[in-house]
Amino acid sequence: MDGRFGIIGGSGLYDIPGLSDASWTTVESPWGVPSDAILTGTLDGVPLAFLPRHGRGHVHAPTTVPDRANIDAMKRLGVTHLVSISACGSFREDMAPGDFVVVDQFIDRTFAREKSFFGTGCVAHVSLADPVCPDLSAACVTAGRGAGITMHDGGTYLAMEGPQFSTRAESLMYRAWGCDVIGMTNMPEAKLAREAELHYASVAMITDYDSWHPDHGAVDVADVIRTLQGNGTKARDLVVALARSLPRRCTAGCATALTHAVMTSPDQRDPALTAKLDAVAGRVLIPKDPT
Ligand SMILES: CSC[C@H]1O[C@H](OP(=O)(O)O)[C@H](O)[C@@H]1O
Ligand SMILES: Nc1ncnc2[nH]cnc12
Repeated sequence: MDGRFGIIGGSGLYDIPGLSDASWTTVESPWGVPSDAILTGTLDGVPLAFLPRHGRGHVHAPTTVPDRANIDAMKRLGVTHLVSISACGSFREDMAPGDFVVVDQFIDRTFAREKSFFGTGCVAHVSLADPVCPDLSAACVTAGRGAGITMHDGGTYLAMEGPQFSTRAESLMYRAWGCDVIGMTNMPEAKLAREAELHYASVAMITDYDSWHPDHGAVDVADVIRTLQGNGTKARDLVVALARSLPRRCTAGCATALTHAVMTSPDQRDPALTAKLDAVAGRVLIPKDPT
């Protein structure tokens, strides 16, 4: 492939064993310190970068995951295709613990996080109508099915602030809204990946029925961890299959999301913010040398 395959691994996924030339690399970012060092190497000849979202040993809570630093660091390592792997609860009887959902929509109910690389001095608005890369998502579905995993093609992910799980009333409300799964981390990650012009897909591994289900009581971490232990092996199988079948640059325009997004005129841009945006938005902000 051209570019590099990136993975952000969620709860229960802190390493990718079996990479060739594997090493943990510390990446500096002007957006802060990423969740951890990034594991780089190759898988079947495909260059890969893996970042544990909560850090090895699960240090970061959902609210304190440094999403901007994480996305910026992946981009600095040359990542073009980023797959997010997360644990989630299910709002649907037919999406059962152990199944995976390749998410295609989000409802963002988080409220205590930095959600954009842009702001005063360099304002930009990207489209999020279709928040994931269709080609990379399709490849995730195919790879997962090839690895024998029950894959659901599409679903709406409710991103909540946490760290507590939902009340029963919230759970019933999200279900009535038509949400399919719930987690605490895919927002603002997906928004930032779009701003960084990455092909982004989200694979959500179902660990529980949240708290709406009359036969399943309330979610608790012991249940989640039990299901995650099975999911970890499946997630690695999916990654191996996916590395062999990564799509090229998609036709949906993920890699050119910023082309018409920046509003601030060049003479009004804040030089300090523009400098911080070098990796994320250098393609549109840094004039090309004509020579
Ligand atoms: C361990 S249950 C709650 C925790 O798990 C999920 O994390 P991630 O999305 O990184 O897999 C969920 O969003 C919560 O952060
Ligand atoms: N029910 C749930 N709610 C929020 N995040 C989760 N992660 C795993 N299960 C979850």
